[in-house]
Amino acid sequence: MIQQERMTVVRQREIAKNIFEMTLQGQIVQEMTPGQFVHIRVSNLLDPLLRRPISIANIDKNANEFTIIYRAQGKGTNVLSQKQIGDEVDVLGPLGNGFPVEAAQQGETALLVGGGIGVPPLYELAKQLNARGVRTIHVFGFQTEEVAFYEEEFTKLGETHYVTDDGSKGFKGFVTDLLNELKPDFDVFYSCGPLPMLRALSSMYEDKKGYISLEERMGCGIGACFACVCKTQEGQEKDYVKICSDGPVFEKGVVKI
Ligand SMILES: Cc1cc2nc3c(=O)[nH]c(=O)nc-3n(C[C@H](O)[C@H](O)[C@H](O)COP(=O)(O)OP(=O)(O)OC[C@H]3O[C@@H](n4cnc5c(N)ncnc54)[C@H](O)[C@@H]3O)c2cc1C
Ligand code: FES
Repeated sequence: MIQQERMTVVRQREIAKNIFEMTLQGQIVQEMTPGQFVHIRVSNLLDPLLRRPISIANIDKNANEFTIIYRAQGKGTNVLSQKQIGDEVDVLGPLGNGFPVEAAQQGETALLVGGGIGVPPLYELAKQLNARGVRTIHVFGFQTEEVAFYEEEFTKLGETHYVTDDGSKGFKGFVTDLLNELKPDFDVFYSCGPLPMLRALSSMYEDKKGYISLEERMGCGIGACFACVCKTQEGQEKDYVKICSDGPVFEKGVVKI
């Protein structure tokens, strides 16, 4: 059930250039699943008024804590990056439909492909897949080494490859270039990142089961304002879907990207 809660900041640190990891504590955590997101009101002031959608990166139900990883780039996320331990943040969530962990069975292999700030939701997913006995292969692309994060965390869970545009970390090029070389053997893929990457993956692995998460612009986050409407591919049940409430995760081939 979607709830609104004033959650408490229990940790906040910069983990790469302008990339922050923030952990919040509150009851909403009990309802969270990987691939869902929260909508955060970063300030009690009128400006910035609109909430910011951020993915759930890590869930710790025992401690009632969850973690987000975000890039401080605009007004809202910069205000968020100034929060101190003990501050309260107005959180609406958990929102949307996340990644179907049950799409991968025990003993199978899942390929997780992320680009930039699309990598965070894949962390909780990788944890939950591993807990089900699913092997995970991680392939993540970043612009440069200085904005890359969580290598140690992902490496603990499975085979991990980093790709950068300029070659400052790992393979030089796009994630799809490395995938063409690696030719990984897998049963299902899960991905989150820029649209061109999701598009390329969907056609590259046309014959595979796959799920993509779309991080498009949003308004209300709860299906009421139509700001996030997207056309579907021909032959689908509905002509349009709302990314916030029907997604953000869709099976490959459903949304026109
Ligand atoms: C489902 C979902 C999950 C996301 N998860 C993450 C995450 O885990 N980490 C992360 O860093 N970013 C994530 N984003 C993108 C993040 O929401 C935007 O970068 C952020 O809202 C920009 O706010 P700002 O204050 O920095 O920029 P501003 O320029 O001040 O924002 C102005 C307005 O534009 C909207 N906006 C601007 N860029 C985007 C964008 N790319 N997507 C959606 N709205 C945008 C903001 O919501 C705000 O209303 C996610 C987006 C969606 C839809
Ligand atoms: S953001 Fe309002 S309907 Fe999706």
